[in-house]
Amino acid sequence: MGGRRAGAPPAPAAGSATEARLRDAERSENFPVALRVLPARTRAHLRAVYDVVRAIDDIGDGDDDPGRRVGTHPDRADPDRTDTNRTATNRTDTERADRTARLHAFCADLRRVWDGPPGPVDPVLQRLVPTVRACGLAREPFERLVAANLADQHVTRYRTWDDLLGYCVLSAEPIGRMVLAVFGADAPDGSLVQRRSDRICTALQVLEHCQDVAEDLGRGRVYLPAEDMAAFGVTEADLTAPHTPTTVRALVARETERASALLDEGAPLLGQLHGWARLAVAGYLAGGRGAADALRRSRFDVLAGSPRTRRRDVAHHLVRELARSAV
Ligand SMILES: CC(C)=CCC/C(C)=C/CC/C(C)=C/COP(=O)(O)OP(=O)(O)O
Repeated sequence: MGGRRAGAPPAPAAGSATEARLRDAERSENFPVALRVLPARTRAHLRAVYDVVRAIDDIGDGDDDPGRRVGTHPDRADPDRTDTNRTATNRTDTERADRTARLHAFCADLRRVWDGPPGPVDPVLQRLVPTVRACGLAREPFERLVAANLADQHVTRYRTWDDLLGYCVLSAEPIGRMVLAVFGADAPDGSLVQRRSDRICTALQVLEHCQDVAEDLGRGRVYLPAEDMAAFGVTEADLTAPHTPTTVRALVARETERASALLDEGAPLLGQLHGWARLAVAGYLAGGRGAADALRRSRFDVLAGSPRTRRRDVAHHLVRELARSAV
């Protein structure tokens, strides 16, 4: 952990609609900016990174422009829609093409953070510039997130567990790499530090998928691998049931245990980190443990609503993980 974190990014314009939306999203996610105990400068860098990650996700989801969002699952389609299926398909195709074009445009602007001058045009990317300079952030993890969101435009199902892990390489692992860089952790390519971080990030992503089965389905996405669904006798129609069928519970339990095993594999990372980095990563790990607790406590009843992680569970795991890593 060096003193490389000079030059914190300027705070975004307070009170703007974009700022309000970002802070609102921040409260409902597991990205690490909520760690209020961190030094202000570290928090500012994490927030600068988070805002770019969120911007990429929002473009990918069409959430940056609420007027353009559609639910693509036929069982949850807007009942007031009067357009024919054909028109709806065309509209969805148009929106997908639009999101794809905007992701490419954002990626071109993103590259200016490293390649400029001229620097980026988007204010969110302008705020990333000092963080990239101060923390030596690489471009590649951000590009992987863009690639994940580009894939989201045409991939909504995963055949196997390995296919899902492949998606997490693009969508989750980069976040750990960025966080490690913000903390100045020594994490060269292929290192144990990096591999353990990847495991934790993948686990967090899978646990989020488990908690949000119903919500994701409403967005036309199924992250439970098709092969596993077949093995547990689960069909997509089962995922629309008001009460979670036993077969679905068993499948979600299975994926939760897989994710917990990934957390176990990643946990020794704490022993390789120091200071604020160790505390922050213990927090993410504890968040994952708390999410697994929530799923178990609900007896994997994920269709009634997303089982919510309890703060007290996270606090309990935080203390435990820190104590464990100290011995
Ligand atoms: C060093 C280390 C191990 C750091 C951990 C960093 C961290 C919090 C990774 C989370 C990965 C993840 C679940 C991404 C998607 O989250 P999202 O809430 O953006 O998901 P969404 O795209 O579905 O909204």
